[in-house]
Amino acid sequence: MYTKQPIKRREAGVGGSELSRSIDIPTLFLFVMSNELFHLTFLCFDSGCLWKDEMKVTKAKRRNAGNMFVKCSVNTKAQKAEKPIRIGVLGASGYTGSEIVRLLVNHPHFGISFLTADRKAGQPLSSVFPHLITQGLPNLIAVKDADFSGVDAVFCCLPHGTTQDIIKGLPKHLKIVDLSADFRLRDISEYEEWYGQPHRAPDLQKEAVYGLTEISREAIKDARLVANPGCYPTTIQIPLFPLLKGNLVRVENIIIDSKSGVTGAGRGAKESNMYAELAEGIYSYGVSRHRHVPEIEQGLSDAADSKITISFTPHLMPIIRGMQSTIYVEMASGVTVDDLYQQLRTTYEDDEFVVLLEKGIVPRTHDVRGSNYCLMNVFPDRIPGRAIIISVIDNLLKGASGQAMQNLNLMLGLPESTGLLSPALFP
Ligand SMILES: NC(=O)C1=CN([C@@H]2O[C@H](COP(=O)(O)OP(=O)(O)OC[C@H]3O[C@@H](n4cnc5c(N)ncnc54)[C@H](OP(=O)(O)O)[C@@H]3O)[C@@H](O)[C@H]2O)C=CC1
Ligand SMILES: CC(=O)N[C@@H](CCC(=O)OP(=O)(O)O)C(=O)O
Repeated sequence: MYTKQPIKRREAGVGGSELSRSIDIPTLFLFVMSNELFHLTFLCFDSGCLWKDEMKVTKAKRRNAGNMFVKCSVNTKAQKAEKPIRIGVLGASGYTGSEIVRLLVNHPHFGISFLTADRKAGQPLSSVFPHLITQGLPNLIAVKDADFSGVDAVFCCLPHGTTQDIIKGLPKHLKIVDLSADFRLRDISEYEEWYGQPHRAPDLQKEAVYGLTEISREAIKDARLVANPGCYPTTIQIPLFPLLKGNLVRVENIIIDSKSGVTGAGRGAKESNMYAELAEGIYSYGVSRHRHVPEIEQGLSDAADSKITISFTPHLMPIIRGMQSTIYVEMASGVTVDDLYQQLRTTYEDDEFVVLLEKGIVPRTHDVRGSNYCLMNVFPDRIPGRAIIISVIDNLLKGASGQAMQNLNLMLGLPESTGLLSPALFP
C-alpha cells in the first residue's frame, strides 16, 4: 500500500534513485547489485503499477536510467490511450510551455495537437529545445495558424496581457488552463493597478476559477477556464490558507521572504538574468511592491474572511529552478506550533503533492527539483508566540506547469496526479 512518506534517499544508490524517479511511484521496489553485472530485482507491491505489463528493454530508457543499467531496463513511458484527448500548447517555446510538453509526452490520456510560438514560429521544437529531440513532436507554429477546432483543451503559457487577447478569441468548447496572471485577480481594478493596463476581458475574468488545486479542487473540476496561480503565491498560500482558515495565526504582521530560481523570469533575454549578473550573488527585487502581492492577499483574505496585508520580499537566486518561501507568523492566543503542525497534517494528509515533513526536518529545493511536490514544515521561533513556516516547490512544476497539468486532469475527469508522480531529480 502506497503511503505519502517521502522515499528515503539512503535506501537507494545514485543509480537506484534515478531509476526510481523514472517510474511512476506508487510502486515500491528493491534492486540488488552483484559483482560487475547489475542484476535488478523488482518487487512490485502495487497492483495498479504501470510497468507490470510494460517490462520492455528499450534504448531510450537505458539512456534515461543511465548506461550502468545494461542488463535490464523498464519502459515507463505511459501507454497512450487509443483516442487521446487532444491538447494544444500556446507558448511552447518558453520555459513553462516546454515543461508542459515534457509532461504531455508521458501522459497516458493526453496527446499533443499543436505547439505555438511567436518569434520562434516555423522552427522545429527540437531546435528550440534540443532536450525534446527524441519525442517526434510537431514544429512550432504561430497562434494564428493553430486549428482550435481539432483540440479539446489548451495550456496557455503566454505573457500576461497577450494572454487575455488570445483567450478572448478562442472557441468556447475548449478547456483552458492559463498560466499567466491575467485571470487571477477577481477585482479588475486591482489588475489595472498592479499590471499597468486595463483588463480587456472582464467577462472571462468572472468565469475563471483560481486554480490552487488543493484549495479549490471542486470548483476546478467544473471549470472551463482556470487561472493557474503564480509560483510565489503557490508556496505561500498552501501552508497559510489552512492556518488562517482555522484562526490559528493572527492576520497582522505576516512577513514573507521568498527566493526564486532564475527560470521564474522566463526564457526571454534580460540583462539582469545574464550569468555574470546572477552567479555568486542574490538580490531582492519588487521590494514592497511585487505584482504577486494582490494575488497572495486575495487568497489569504478569503481564508481568514478578513482583509490581510502582508509584508513580502522576493529574491532572485543563482539556481536554475526552485523556490522557497520562509513565512514568519504570530500565533493566535493559546495556539502552539504543535497546533499549526496538526492543522497542516490533517488538511493535507490525503493530498499527493503537499507533503508536511517530519517535525524538525528542513525542506530543501533540492528535494522537489523536477517534481510537482510542495514540501513544507513549521518551526517554533525564538520569540515566544511566533512560528516560522518553510515551503519549497519547483517553480516550473508545482509553481506553474505541474499544477496546470493537475488542474487539467481534474477538469477532464482524470485523477489529478495522472502523469505527475515523478519524484524529484536528485542530485
Ligand atoms: N517561469 C515561471 O516559473 C512561471 C511563469 N508563469 C507565467 O507563465 C507564462 C509563461 O511564462 P514562461 O514560460 O516563463 O515565459 P517565456 O518567456 O519563457 O515564454 C513565453 C512564450 O510566449 C510566447 N509569446 C511571447 N509573446 C507572444 C505573443 N505576442 N504572441 C504569441 N506568443 C507569444 C513566446 O514565444 P517566442 O519564444 O517564440 O517568442 C514563448 O513561447 C507567463 O505569463 C508567466 O508569467 C507562471 C508561473 C511560473
Ligand atoms: C524570478 C522572477 O522573475 N519571477 C517572476 C514570477 C514568475 C511567476 O510565477 O509569476 P507569474 O506567473 O505571475 O508571471 C517575477 O517575479 O515576476
